[in-house]
Amino acid sequence: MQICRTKAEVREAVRGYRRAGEHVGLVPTMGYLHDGHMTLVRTAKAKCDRVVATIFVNPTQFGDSADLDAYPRDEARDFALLEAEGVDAVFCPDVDEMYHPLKQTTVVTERLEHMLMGALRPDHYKGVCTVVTKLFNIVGADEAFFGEKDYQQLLVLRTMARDLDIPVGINGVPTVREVDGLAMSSRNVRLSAEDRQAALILNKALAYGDYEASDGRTAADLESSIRTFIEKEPRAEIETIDVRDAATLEPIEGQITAPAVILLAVRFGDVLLIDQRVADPS
Ligand SMILES: Nc1ncnc2c1ncn2[C@@H]1O[C@H](COP(=O)(O)OP(=O)(O)OP(=O)(O)O)[C@@H](O)[C@H]1O
Ligand SMILES: CC(C)(CO)[C@@H](O)C(=O)[O-]
Ligand code: BAL
Repeated sequence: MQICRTKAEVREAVRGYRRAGEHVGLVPTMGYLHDGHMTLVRTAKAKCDRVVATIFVNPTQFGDSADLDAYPRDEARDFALLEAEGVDAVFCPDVDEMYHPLKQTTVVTERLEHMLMGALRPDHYKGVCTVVTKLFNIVGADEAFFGEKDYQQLLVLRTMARDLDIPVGINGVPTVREVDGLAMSSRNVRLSAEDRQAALILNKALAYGDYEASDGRTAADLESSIRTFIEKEPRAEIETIDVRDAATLEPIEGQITAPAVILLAVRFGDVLLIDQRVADPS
């Protein structure tokens, strides 16, 4: 596996793949890899001849510098995992390589940017869109792979690629869970043993919400029953619970009649966990 610290190195590697007529897949990550990331890699390998992974903890998508500083990192372990999975190249620039000191251009999806997680983390999606556009431009992949766990991010990036005619296929990959149902996340290592146990309420609440959605409920009513369900867990500090149109993330008027996504953002101690599930009322 080729380790590329600079844009020039990764561009050169991909140029070689393209000369051989190979189809190139991109898996962007912030590192501290787990089986969710490795599933993105395996999905990319199944669809593409070559896979480029990126590891970059992007400062422009963190409003809270404490969250940025606390973000777990282990580059050597990440490289070993990617190599074992047959990744061809990993792009892992530092912040100075990635961003020009006089940068003044950003990418914004106007409507999706400010709703839901965007309201909770102002400028977060601007940071994500800008860095992912840069990764698309630097690597020039045919396909890119993102997790459905970050559901709004996936929709934001699909919308951005569509609106800006970026020639890359955006592939969503279902959420990978621990055996007890907790969605895998790099942030899980920061949970205390008690909070790790308490966080199991999230997947249970999603299963409950999915079941209840098939009963002719309104979104507001469903949000309120899911809230009551999660409130039974005293360690859970609810940030947001939303039931939205799964295709657009717009609010649902009246009864749920089309696929709806249940989006949870819940704090355990100082760790904000997110999880989601699409409920199909039919
Ligand atoms: N459990 C998972 N299943 C499938 N994909 C995942 C999972 N967790 C993360 N991903 C995807 O991996 C990619 C990189 O995510 P990232 O490096 O931020 O990891 P993360 O575990 O989501 O971190 P955190 O939850 O701390 O933000 C994203 O596309 C994300 O949606
Ligand atoms: C897509 C991404 C790698 C951009 O920094 C990040 O938001 C993530 O890990 O989901
Ligand atoms: N996985 C989403 C990236 C973030 O939380 O900043």
